[in-house]
Amino acid sequence: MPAYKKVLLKLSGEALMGDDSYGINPGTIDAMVADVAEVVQTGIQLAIVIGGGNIFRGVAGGAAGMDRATADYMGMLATMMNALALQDALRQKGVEARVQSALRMDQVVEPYIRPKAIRHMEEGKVVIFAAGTGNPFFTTDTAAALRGAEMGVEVVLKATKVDGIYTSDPKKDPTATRYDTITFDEAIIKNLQVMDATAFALCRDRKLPIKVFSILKPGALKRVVMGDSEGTLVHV
Ligand SMILES: Nc1ncnc2c1ncn2[C@@H]1O[C@H](COP(=O)(O)OP(=O)(O)OP(=O)(O)O)[C@@H](O)[C@H]1O
Ligand SMILES: O=c1ccn([C@@H]2O[C@H](COP(=O)(O)O)[C@@H](O)[C@H]2O)c(=O)[nH]1
Repeated sequence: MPAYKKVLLKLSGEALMGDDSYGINPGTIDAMVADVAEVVQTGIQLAIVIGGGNIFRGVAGGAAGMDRATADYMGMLATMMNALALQDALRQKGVEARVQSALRMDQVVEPYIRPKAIRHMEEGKVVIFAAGTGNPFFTTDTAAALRGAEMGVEVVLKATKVDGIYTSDPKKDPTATRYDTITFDEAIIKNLQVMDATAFALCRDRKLPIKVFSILKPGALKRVVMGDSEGTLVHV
């Protein structure tokens, strides 16, 4: 029996690259989608917010001299490409999926309509939220917190490239140690960069827990959904 009935999965865009330096690695997206299909089969309601870091991040465009808001809209469009790839890969595995976008792209996908998204989830379809919040200066982590709160999920599952939250970035600091659990206040005060403070603050206010775990670790998503020990839990 799954530990949850309804969850929001934030899938790292950057993880979609696999070992490549850019874009979507076919083997990687296939493995991720197999994990998602496995948990959908448990009967859980699942929605996904997909990141865009494998294609474009606004902050990088800003640093290169672009207008930051324009660069952020490019970042949001990057999440749309990932969303379409994800929908296609899910359908090939026999999982019904619908993309809803926070930016209008009516010829391609549905616009974000909250009651419709809730209905899709009740019908067992995976809803993929594209284009983040639809606003520049935000991230897809914040979109995950926002859509998670709107959908009334029990937990936000942040699937990323590291297996939890560490005392500092484990990719840069080999002495960093992993938390099993941490409070929102501690994560914000310690400025732990695994998620942005806006996402932490929104989840804290809504009392919506976050589980951070590695999407690159085989079976980790299923273990999280089944309530087994995996990753780091962020709680009030
Ligand atoms: N204290 C920390 N604990 C764990 N990871 C950390 C920490 N500080 C920084 N990180 C880094 O944060 C990264 C995850 O956040 P990031 O938003 O960059 O990626 P993502 O959400 O996985 O990708 P995307 O933005 O493309 O969806 C990890 O890969 C890790 O290197
Ligand atoms: O609400 C949002 C969400 C995202 N963006 C822009 O998209 C890129 C990619 O998203 P990641 O969360 O980094 O994967 C992000 O860097 C922003 O530039 C946004 O503007 N608003």
